[in-house]
Amino acid sequence: MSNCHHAFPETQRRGVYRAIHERRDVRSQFLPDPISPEVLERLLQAAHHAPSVGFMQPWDFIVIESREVRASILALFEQENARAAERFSGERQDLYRGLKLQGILESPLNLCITCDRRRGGPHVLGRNSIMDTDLFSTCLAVQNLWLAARAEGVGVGWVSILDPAQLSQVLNLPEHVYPVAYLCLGHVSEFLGQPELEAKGWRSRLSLEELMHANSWGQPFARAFAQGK
Ligand SMILES: Cc1cc2c(cc1C)N(C[C@H](O)[C@H](O)[C@H](O)COP(=O)(O)O)c1[nH]c(=O)[nH]c(=O)c1N2
Repeated sequence: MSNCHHAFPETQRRGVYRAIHERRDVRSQFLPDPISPEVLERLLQAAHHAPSVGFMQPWDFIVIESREVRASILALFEQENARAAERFSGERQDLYRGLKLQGILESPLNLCITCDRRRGGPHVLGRNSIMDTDLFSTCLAVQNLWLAARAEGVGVGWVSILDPAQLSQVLNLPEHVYPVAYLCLGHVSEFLGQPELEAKGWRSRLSLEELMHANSWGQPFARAFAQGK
């Protein structure tokens, strides 16, 4: 029971944490069933309610259903993925080549969330020192959509093994619009209990304790906390 009267009721709080902990990056479990327009609208509204620097709302949503366009993007992925595999060697390369890293055609819908770097004019409140805050804002829209999708039972997979210039060309993006996230969306046969990369032995979750620092970099938080610093 929370002692803060602004907190959500217990069951709703659990729902928020459940979406966070059970959200997955989906590549292998997509079903072909379409996403209803109502669900898609709710997901896009969730994305559109993300925080943004100076309330810039720099995002646009390109909904891609065309199999032809998706096939073009898959070709871009294949090209980049072959190059990516070359960065690893030996067993690691074999493992990499065995990973499924996109569900572009298996998912019924692809979505590109872009960032219009000119939106709001040349002076956006809060975007004077760190110019990439527009990109950061767009990532938050992605995360909002990803969490809402989990609550709706819809899987999302982020495909970043794409050359942004080539992707922009296929999607006909103007020069000032950057393709932040290329996403695959669809209903799923299951949500895995852990990241697929972890299940396949690529990498495990780090422990939170190792990542917490007290006051400055390198001062382990747990020890400093125990010593009352
Ligand atoms: C910016 C960015 C870019 C990518 C990803 C994520 C993010 C945040 N992820 C998904 C990533 O592998 C996944 O989030 C982690 O492995 C953790 O798994 P869960 O998301 O918790 O299931 C991802 N996955 C994939 O199969 N192909 C890809 O190209 C990418 N690219």
